[in-house]
Amino acid sequence: MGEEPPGVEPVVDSTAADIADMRIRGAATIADAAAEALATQATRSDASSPDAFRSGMRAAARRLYETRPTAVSLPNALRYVLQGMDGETVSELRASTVDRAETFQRDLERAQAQLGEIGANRLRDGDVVMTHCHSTDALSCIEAALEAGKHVEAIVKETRPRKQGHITASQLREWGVPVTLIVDNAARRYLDDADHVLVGADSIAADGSVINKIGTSGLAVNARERGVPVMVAAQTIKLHPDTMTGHTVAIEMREDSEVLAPDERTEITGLEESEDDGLTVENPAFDVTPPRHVDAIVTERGQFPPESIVTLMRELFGETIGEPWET
Ligand SMILES: O=P(O)(O)OC[C@H]1O[C@H](OP(=O)(O)O)[C@H](O)[C@@H]1O
Repeated sequence: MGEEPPGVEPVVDSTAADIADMRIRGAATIADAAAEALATQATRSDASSPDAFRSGMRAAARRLYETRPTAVSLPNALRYVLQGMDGETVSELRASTVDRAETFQRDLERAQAQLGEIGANRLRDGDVVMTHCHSTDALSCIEAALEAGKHVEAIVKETRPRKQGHITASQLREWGVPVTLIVDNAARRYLDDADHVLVGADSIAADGSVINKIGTSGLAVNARERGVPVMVAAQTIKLHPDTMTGHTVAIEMREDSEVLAPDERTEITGLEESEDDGLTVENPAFDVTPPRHVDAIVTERGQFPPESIVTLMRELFGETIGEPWET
């Protein structure tokens, strides 16, 4: 854990560290944790003036923002909470901020449940769904289908390097869904047994591109070739407003040790870790799936063809916005 900036509560720093190290992960879960951390910052702040309170909140938002760059749910959450910070006194500011964070968390949960109902309508009784990584939005669609009495089976991709497919498999087994776990490279072979590819998203760009866990784009290309529809489950908090003005989404590059353990590295190169061994490991956490490979983006506001998502983005965000703390 680093030293927190002045005015920032230690819990904000520890939440930020947990997000950066992926002890807290998944775009919606990250947003929820960030809102919670801002609420705690507001509650515990010992600021003696409204200005000091506001500046502590902004510093906290910045600390949380600087953890992982790709999932836009994080800055969208921070912006939403800070925009609700209102009042003339510290206690008014505190109450309004906590209230706003709670509203955000409630809405997030509600949106996921609504999205699940909509996504479940695409799933028929007896369908087989292929998943990639672990997405609570995607799982919400399966949960709603199960609640509607449909039988659903799943082919779950392991999802290297961190194998979040195991979390998906565990959740599905808890719900009694028959699961076939496969390595990522087996996806094309098993697409012939699948009725849907169902994934989540970390960000959706204005042109309908889907930014999600590395491997999604290859899966979508193969699914298109095999005639399997690709469904993306993404609450509107995953819509990336900056992409309306031409900005691109930063793709997070993570530690190479997630791909190759130090002893494996030594085994390959015959050299100690500290030596210049000439071996480069690249570990991008996400990739971009173009809209032409996506059949539907399912949100709590309904399902959209990817090309029309920009209409919803304009409605929700307007045309331009600044950094989360520039509210
Ligand atoms: O918001 P929910 O649907 O839970 O997850 C959305 C996406 O967040 C995850 O990223 P990471 O594991 O944090 O790198 C995955 O890419 C997943 O598809």
